[in-house]
Amino acid sequence: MLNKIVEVKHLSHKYSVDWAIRDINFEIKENGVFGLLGSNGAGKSTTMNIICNVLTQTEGDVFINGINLREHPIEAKKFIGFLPQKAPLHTEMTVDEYLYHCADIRLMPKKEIPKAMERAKEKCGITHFSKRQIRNLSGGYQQRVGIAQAIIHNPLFVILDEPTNGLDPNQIVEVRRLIREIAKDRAVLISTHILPEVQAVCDYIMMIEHGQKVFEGTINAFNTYMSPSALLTIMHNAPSSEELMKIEGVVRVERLTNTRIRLHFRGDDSIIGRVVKQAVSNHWHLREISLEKESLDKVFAKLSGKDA
Ligand SMILES: Nc1ncnc2c1ncn2[C@@H]1O[C@H](COP(=O)(O)OP(=O)(O)OP(=O)(O)O)[C@@H](O)[C@H]1O
Repeated sequence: MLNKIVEVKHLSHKYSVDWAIRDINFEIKENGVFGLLGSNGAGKSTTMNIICNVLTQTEGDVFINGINLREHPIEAKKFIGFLPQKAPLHTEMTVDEYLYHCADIRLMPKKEIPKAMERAKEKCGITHFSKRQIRNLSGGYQQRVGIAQAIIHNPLFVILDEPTNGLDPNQIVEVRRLIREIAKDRAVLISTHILPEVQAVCDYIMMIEHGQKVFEGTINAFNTYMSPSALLTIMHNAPSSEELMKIEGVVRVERLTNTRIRLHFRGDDSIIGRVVKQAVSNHWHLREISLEKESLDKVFAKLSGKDA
C-alpha cells in the first residue's frame, strides 16, 4: 500500500503555558492544494512549523511519506519543501547563485544541481532572470524564487506559509497560478487567512480556529456553507406573509418594504421555480427575483463559531 504523503496525528503544541494548537488530525493522500485556513493567531504557523520540523511539537506525531518526522527528521525532510512567511532569500545573490546554494544545503549531489536548477526555474518562470540579483526583482518574482527553492529537490510535499502575503493584485494572480501548477506534481499545503485565496487555489480545506479544527473537507463541501439562503423579490401585488410561508422551503418572510420581500429558505435553489410559479398563477406581479449569497466573511464566522 502507498504511504500517505502527510499524516498528522493528535498534534498539540503549547508555548510556555498556553496551548497554541490542540489535537489536530489530518491526512494528505494525493497531489493538489490543501489549504490551512484560519484567522490571525489561529495556529496555522505553529502547525506548519511543526510539519516542516522548524518547531518540535509538545504532543502528537507527523509522518511524511510514512516516516516519523520527530524520529527520523533527516529522512523525512528529504520529501519536504518549505517557503516560510518571510522568504529566506539572500537578496545580494543572483537567482542562480541562490538556487545553487539552496540545493547545496539540501545536500543534493553536485552533479544533479544544474539540472534541478533549470527544472525549478522553468517551472517558476524565472529562467530569464537567472543572472539577476534577487534584490532587483519585483515582489512577485522574489516570491517565485522562494517557491523555486522550495521545489529545487523535487519534493513530494511543499509547504507555503501565506504565499501571497504582501503582493500586489497582479502578482497574487500569478503566484496563485504557479501554486496550482506546482501542485500538479505534488501535494502543496498553503496557509492563508484570505478566503478568496482558498476559493482560487485550494482543492481541499482544513480550517482551524483557536488551535482547533473547525472544518475539513473539499472545496465543494466548503462551498455548501455558502449556499444561498435567501431570495430577494420585488412583487407589486405581494400576498400576505402567511401565504408566502406556504411555499415549500420558505422558513421566514422578511418584509423590507411593501414590494421588496426577502424569503429565507432551506434546501436548494429549486425554490425559485416554485416562487415564480405561485407568483404567476396568483398574480403577485413579480418584477424581480434574485438569490442572496452569504459573504465569505460570514461563512468564515459561521465555521469558526463567531457568527452572532
Ligand atoms: N513563540 C511563541 N511564543 C508564545 N506564543 C506564541 C508563539 N508563537 C505563537 N504563539 C501564540 O500561539 C497562537 C497561535 O499562533 P500562530 O502564529 O501559530 O497563529 P497563525 O494562525 O499562524 O497566525 P498568523 O496568521 O498571525 O501568523 C497565538 O495565540 C500566538 O500568540
